[in-house]
Amino acid sequence: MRLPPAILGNAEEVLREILRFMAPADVTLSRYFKDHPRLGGRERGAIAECVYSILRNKNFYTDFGGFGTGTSATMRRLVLLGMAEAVGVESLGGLSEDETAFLARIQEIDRSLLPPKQRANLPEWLYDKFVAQYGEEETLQLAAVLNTPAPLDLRVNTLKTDREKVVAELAVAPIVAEPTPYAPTGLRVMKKPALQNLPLFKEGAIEVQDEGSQVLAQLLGARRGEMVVDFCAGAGGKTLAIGAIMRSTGRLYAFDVSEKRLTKLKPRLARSGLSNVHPVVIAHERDAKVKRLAGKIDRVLVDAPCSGMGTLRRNPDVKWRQEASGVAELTEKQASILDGASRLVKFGGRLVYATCSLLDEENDGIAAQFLASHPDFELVPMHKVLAEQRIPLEMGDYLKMLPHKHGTDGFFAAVFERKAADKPAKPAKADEAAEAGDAGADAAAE
Ligand SMILES: C[S@@+](CC[C@H](N)C(=O)[O-])C[C@H]1O[C@@H](n2cnc3c(N)ncnc32)[C@H](O)[C@@H]1O
Repeated sequence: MRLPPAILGNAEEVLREILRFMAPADVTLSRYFKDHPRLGGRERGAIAECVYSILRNKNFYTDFGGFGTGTSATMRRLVLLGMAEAVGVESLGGLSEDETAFLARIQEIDRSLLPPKQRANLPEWLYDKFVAQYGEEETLQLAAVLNTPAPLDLRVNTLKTDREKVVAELAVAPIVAEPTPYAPTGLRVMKKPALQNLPLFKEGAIEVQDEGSQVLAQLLGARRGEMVVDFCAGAGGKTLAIGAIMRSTGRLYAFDVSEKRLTKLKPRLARSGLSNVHPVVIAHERDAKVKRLAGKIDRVLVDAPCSGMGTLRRNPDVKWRQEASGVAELTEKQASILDGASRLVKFGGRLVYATCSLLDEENDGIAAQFLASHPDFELVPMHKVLAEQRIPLEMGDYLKMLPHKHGTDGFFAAVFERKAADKPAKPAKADEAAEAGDAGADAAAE
């Protein structure tokens, strides 16, 4: 069935706003749909896919669409190209003869014959960084995958159920889900069904989480009864996974500077059935709430704010919103957060530094700098950690999950251990530390 021609106008309207790059594309889209309640589910899906397709292919479309910028004819043509890619030309109604001919002309272009830079559909600064790091051939493989939509990955909450039961229950919906190769409680769904109304989702048996993110949570190796900090918890994707690994025992602090993000964790927490998670808003990485726990924590995860270049399959606008100078600023922040968080780790404890970036300067660079300036920490080679966690991935010193190799978003992780002191500090039991130091932190979280 053809889509109503009017949705091309809707797509133009929202695209105009998104291309100002003042806010994340998904936020602008949600607000637009809220303001236009008459748009049905199919129309919304088509508009969103159209916008994402334009963001993925912007260089190609603007180089070959034969237009300048800013005019309404330009927006119309961009939307035609995006819609044709997203839903197919045959689903579009109300096109003029010229427009149909324009689409046919663009579709005839064999993109594999284009120069590499044009084929990659990346901003020049990012293309150059990728080529310097991965070489041209691998950059093109990486870019091709980054410019396609991601599958939907789920994490099964083992406090409530197991993977086999979820597969069977999803099949009734009917939703086909397959076990992910690396994350032991992950499932991959190739289509994008609405999950929010499924009992499995409402009851907290499943959460949406990329397989790579699930692997990161596992690298922390958290155990029952331990004191653990998720230093940059955000809306708690990894917090929830770590809490389940700890079987809802011990104490798991979810720190973040963003109250708004931590607020989003709360309904997820309620669904999950976890009772060991304590969200705490901190002002910065040297906050007194952090200092009070210095040297008392068994395991600390730093899922640092980063350029997000590993998530371009889901957030294609990020590549146009980020700049090389922004990445340089981020590296300073990353080093400072890692240093602040490292003070929490007790002797013999574990520190994991992670990003969803594909850029060495945010990854290996930060890890090397940390090791050089923190002689009380040593690197635990990633192959050792993966063997310990029984994750069938081959890595060297660091974890580098790559979309074109592993089918996940791009992720990096380095694992450090604080060397044991000659005189180890008295181990802090979860409850003792809670009473002694962090009552204020809990109060701030409420
Ligand atoms: C990559 S996101 C975290 C995603 C989250 N761990 C998850 O799995 O869903 C990085 C987070 O770091 C937070 N952040 C930024 N600066 C921080 C700081 N100085 N201390 C703690 N968190 C910080 C941001 O608010 C953001 O939520």
